[in-house]
Parts: sequence; C-alpha cells; structure tokens
Amino acid sequence: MDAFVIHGGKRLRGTFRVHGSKNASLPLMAAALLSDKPITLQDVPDLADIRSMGRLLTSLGCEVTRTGEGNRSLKLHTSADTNSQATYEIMRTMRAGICVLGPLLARRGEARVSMPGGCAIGDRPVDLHLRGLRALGARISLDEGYIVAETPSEGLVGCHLFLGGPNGSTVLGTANVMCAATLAKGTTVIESAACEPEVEDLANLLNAMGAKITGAGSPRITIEGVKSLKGADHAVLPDRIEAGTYVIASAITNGDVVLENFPTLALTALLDRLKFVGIEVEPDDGNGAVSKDRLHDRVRIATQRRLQPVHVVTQPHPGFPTDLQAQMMALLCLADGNSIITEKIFPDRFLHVAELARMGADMVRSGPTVLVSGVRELIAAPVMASDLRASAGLVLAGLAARGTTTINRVYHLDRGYERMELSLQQLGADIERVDRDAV
Ligand SMILES: CC(=O)N[C@H]1[C@@H](OP(=O)(O)OP(=O)(O)OC[C@H]2O[C@@H](n3ccc(=O)[nH]c3=O)[C@H](O)[C@@H]2O)O[C@H](CO)[C@@H](O)[C@@H]1O
Ligand SMILES: C=C(OP(=O)(O)O)C(=O)O
Repeated sequence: MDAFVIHGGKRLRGTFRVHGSKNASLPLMAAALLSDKPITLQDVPDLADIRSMGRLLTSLGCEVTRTGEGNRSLKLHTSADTNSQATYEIMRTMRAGICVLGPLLARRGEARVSMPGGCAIGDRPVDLHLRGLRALGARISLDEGYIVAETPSEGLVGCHLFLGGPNGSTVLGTANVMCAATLAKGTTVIESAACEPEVEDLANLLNAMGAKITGAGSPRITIEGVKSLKGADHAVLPDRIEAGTYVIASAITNGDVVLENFPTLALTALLDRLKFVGIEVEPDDGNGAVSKDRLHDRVRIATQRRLQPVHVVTQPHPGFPTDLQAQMMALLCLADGNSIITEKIFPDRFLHVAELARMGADMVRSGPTVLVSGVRELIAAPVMASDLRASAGLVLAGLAARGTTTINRVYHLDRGYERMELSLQQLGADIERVDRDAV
C-alpha cells in the first residue's frame, strides 16, 4: 500500500490546471446507459473511481474507451443490454455506482444493483433515491444487499415529487431520479432537488442527448419525458473540490500559485470564507496583473501572513461544501485565534481531527462542531488517511508542518485527485510516493 512522505515547509509556486470533475464525470458516465448511441465526455480525470465506474459500465454492456488528445476523453457506447446486475464486488468501492440504477430502470425496465460503498464519512442511506424512483412507479425491494427494481407494464410515469431529506437535498439521488424521468411518460417535477453544479452538468448532457429538462441548478427541476435519447459530446465541468484544495495548498504554504480552469462561480462560499481568513483569490490576466473580469477562470492566490479565524458551516450548494471541510480545517489549525467548523451534511465526517491532533493541532469536538484553536506551527508525524478529503486535509497539513510527515494509505486520495504528488512536486513541494513497506 502506498504512502506519501512530505518534507514540509516549502512555499508552493507555479501554475496548475484544474482537472475535470470526478463528481460530475461519474453520473455523466452512468447516463450513457440511457442511450444506444455513443456519448463522448471531454476532460474526464484519470482516477481510481473513474476506472471503477468504467468497469461497472462495461459489465452492464457499455463499451468504455479512453480517446482524444492525451486520452483525456471517454467514449461510452452501450451496445448490449443483457446484464442489468451491478455486483457488490464493484459497487462496494464507490458511492456513485448507485447512479446506474435510474438509467437501467428507465431504459431496460429492470435493475439489480448492490448497495454502494464510498467514503467512510458516516451514514449514507439511499432511501431518497428509492423514494423518488418509487414515485415514478418503480417497484423496489431489497434482496441480500441488492436493490431489486422493475417498472410496471406501462413503464415509468412522471409525477410531482419531493426529494428533501433530514440533511437537505441529495446530489446523487437527484441525478438518479432526473435520469429515470427523462424516459418516463409525461412530466416530472422534482422539488427540493440538489442545486450542485454537477447536477446542472448532468442536465446539460441529458438535454444534449435530447432530454427536456429545465430548472437544473435550482431546487425545482422539471423533466418532460421523451421516447428515446441520442448520442452527444460534452465537456465535463472543472473539479471545484480539487480547485479548492489547491487554493488552500497555496495558502497554507504562504505560496504564490496560479490556477487555470478555475470554477469561480461554483466556489463562492469557499472564496467568501477565505477572504475573512486573509486569502484573496484574484482573477489573473495572464501577465501577472489582476484582471477586471471577476469571473476569469485563471486566478492567483494571495495570502496574508497572519491568518484570521473564521466560522465555517457546511451546507448544500451554494453553501460551503462538505468535501472541502477537512482541507479548510487544516488551514484553520494555523489561524491566529479560535475557529468553529460545523458539519451539517455528514455530522460524523471528522476522522481527520484525531490525525491533525497528532501533528500538534488544538481541537475540541462536540457532536457536529469542532472548535479549532490556532497553533503557531504543525509538527510532522506519521498519520493515517481514512477517507478521500480527510487525506487531502492531511497532505495540506504535511505541506505546512515542520519536519517529515508520512501519510499512510493514500489509495483514498487516488480515488479523487489525479497524481496529486506529481502536481504538488511541480509546484515545488517536497513530496514523494513510496511503498509502505519502505517507510
Ligand atoms: C460522487 C458524489 O458526487 N459524491 C458527493 C455526493 O454524495 P451523495 O450524493 O451520496 O450525497 P447526498 O447529497 O446524497 O447526501 C446528502 C445528505 O443526505 C443524506 N441522504 C442522502 C441520500 C438518501 O437517500 N438519504 C439521505 O438521508 C445523506 O446521509 C447526507 O446527510 O454529495 C455529497 C454532499 O455534497 C458529497 O460529499 C459527495 O462527494
Ligand atoms: C465523499 C466523496 O466521494 P464519494 O461520494 O464518492 O464517497 C468525495 O468526493 O469527497
């Protein structure tokens, strides 16, 4: 098992181009099951989760091939519909495998899909996915860890449905129901739909395939069912979580990093909190000057020496993303005072707290809230990566810490960050990947 060894204290400098989004790509890939015509997705990151989704789709009769310049695109072509079973063996490795349920049901009338895995970040039920699909008429039961779903003889039928849950909306649940509704009879209205940019991106692909969807990106999505969907070409959104992680990497090392393909609009809440901390993300005109275009997709990160504490609450989009909570916590460990972080999406998503404490961070957790008292410096230690974003938080802490930090089990990072150690090396970090036995 691989580990990262980081000699901390190097200021990051240089330019990094943000990759296409993992969390957009995965449901986009699953949408290829809705058509027998080829779909091409441009700028799909090369990640463990993307490869797992590729294996899953292949098992379901979809040919998946890397193509285009630098093999950055994916071509997906569903040419066989003989197998509609998504096995536990593949599904346990990632959460987004559940996105095949809606498309399989809508196009083949049946699906047998294992309950999904994903990051260990607390309870992750799928009741809202099932509630939404049942509202369209699907008959669903559970059998030995599998969701068994079928459509009635008249097919799925559009309806007005509410998809809100105890912690707000559901991102992948909205994706699943939206996909299923594209081929249902009549009109579906999803109330309390997730507003995340990845949902909007999926609606854009589906519309390019001939679906009739309006309102995606707002809490009410309307889908007029159509008889069939065709092929399409689609460019995947930049990854807002990767982008946010590299902003914080620059800030925590007091660096001078320029980010390209930066999704400014999708990161408003992060940029707002960072401004309070003393970090400006300025549009860059490419000649080292601040651009007048505030929505420029090339930005430069300017960090004040003293970081101010701040209150952060994770919320559904456009609120502060839960997927950047661990990275923000690493930064606030070094602020000049007390910060409060409240996790409202996954109240137990705090496995990084104990590991950051091993590096000298001063934190007290009470339920979904952590009080972070800033310290002068973090001190390197061996730590254990527990989930994807917790791992990213530990890498950031290691970049800033005095001494040599070893982060064990970085396979979690490989699910969501493309060759992170190489990108950080190019920005001047002293980081290397080693085989765990060598540590
Ligand atoms: C592959 C992908 O895109 N993953 C993202 C997606 O996960 P995912 O779509 O799985 O997360 P959800 O939006 O569904 O979860 C939001 C909240 O709703 C609850 N819930 C969800 C479904 C359900 O049927 N019942 C229920 O109660 C969850 O426990 C959680 O408290 O959105 C999360 C929240 O922004 C992100 O952290 C994940 O990175
Ligand atoms: C939690 C995440 O991924 P997943 O939903 O696939 O577990 C994430 O991307 O931070």
